[in-house]
Amino acid sequence: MTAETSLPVQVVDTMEHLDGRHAGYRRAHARGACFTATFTPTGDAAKYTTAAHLSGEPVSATVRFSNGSGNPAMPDNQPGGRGMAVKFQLPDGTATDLIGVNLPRFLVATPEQFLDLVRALAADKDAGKGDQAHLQAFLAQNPGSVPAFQALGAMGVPASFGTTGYQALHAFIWVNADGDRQAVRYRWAPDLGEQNLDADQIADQEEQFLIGEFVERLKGGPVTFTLHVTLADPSDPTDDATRVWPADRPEIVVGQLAITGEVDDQDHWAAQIFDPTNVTPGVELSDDPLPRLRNAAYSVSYDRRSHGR
Ligand code: HEM
Repeated sequence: MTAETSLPVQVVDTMEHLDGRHAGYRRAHARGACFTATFTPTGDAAKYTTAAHLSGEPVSATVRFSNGSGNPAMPDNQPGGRGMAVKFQLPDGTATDLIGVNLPRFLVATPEQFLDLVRALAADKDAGKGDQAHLQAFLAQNPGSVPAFQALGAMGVPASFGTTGYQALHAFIWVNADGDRQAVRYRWAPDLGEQNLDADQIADQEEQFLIGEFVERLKGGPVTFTLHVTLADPSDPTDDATRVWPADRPEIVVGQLAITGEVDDQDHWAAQIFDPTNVTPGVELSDDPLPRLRNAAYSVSYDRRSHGR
């Protein structure tokens, strides 16, 4: 690796080192499936943002549920990251993305910390002793990362992709028709409620069950999620996804997503890119440095997987 190698390339190279290189797959959230959906806004966001999908007529959307690992063989019957990426189709023919995971806060605040973290995880894997000496050293140097690792350690195994909450974690800035700006954070709450499997159910479950379970469940009707948005106080940090905002911040219900069936062409949708920086007028990126790293890293991953690497 040369000194010229950019940070996003170093990040993706290290992710490959950690989870293996699986040709044609995303370097994170490798195994997933896409579904059709309709998002119906409540109208309550209209005074805060001009974004067409958040306050106008219902729009169609495509949802990709995934497992967090870059290894597509990673089992579902173990706790771990689960993702929900939503691409809203806008009335003007463009699209905008909203990407969440089942964590209440992110693991790091900065791109450099993310690289240090994946390097620590890769070094622990290389050491092969089953201990986490490098991760522990990272956490000692980066105490802001400890709460997210505690949340990761407390995770259960979700019964379904439809029984987990997903958070977009970064702050985004909503802009209304008067140009007023409001920092927000998004979360999808499953209308089925949060449900994890108990130990017996986990033991009975196949290694990979989440996609099949969801397809079966849809035969009984749509699976829905409610989109909640927290409105920040001006004193709340917008540049640090490891820090949650105080629990008493106001929340609005922005709308409901009804997931109706599998997309007709999984290969077409698997090849798409869902990108947190793909916002639309009425929504801007905040001063959080991670979405820009993600944009660059997702492009590196996309370039490799779309060339069969
Ligand atoms: C800054 C640190 C991060 C890095 C470097 C990173 C890296 C990646 C990469 C390389 C991919 C594969 C992209 C592709 O090939 O299309 C990916 C996918 C994904 N990431 Fe991240 N990620 C980061 C943070 C996050 C955060 C904070 C979230 C949640 C809010 C998240 C959720 C996801 C999801 C759900 C996918 C799958 C998207 C899809 O289904 O297409 N990531 N990530």
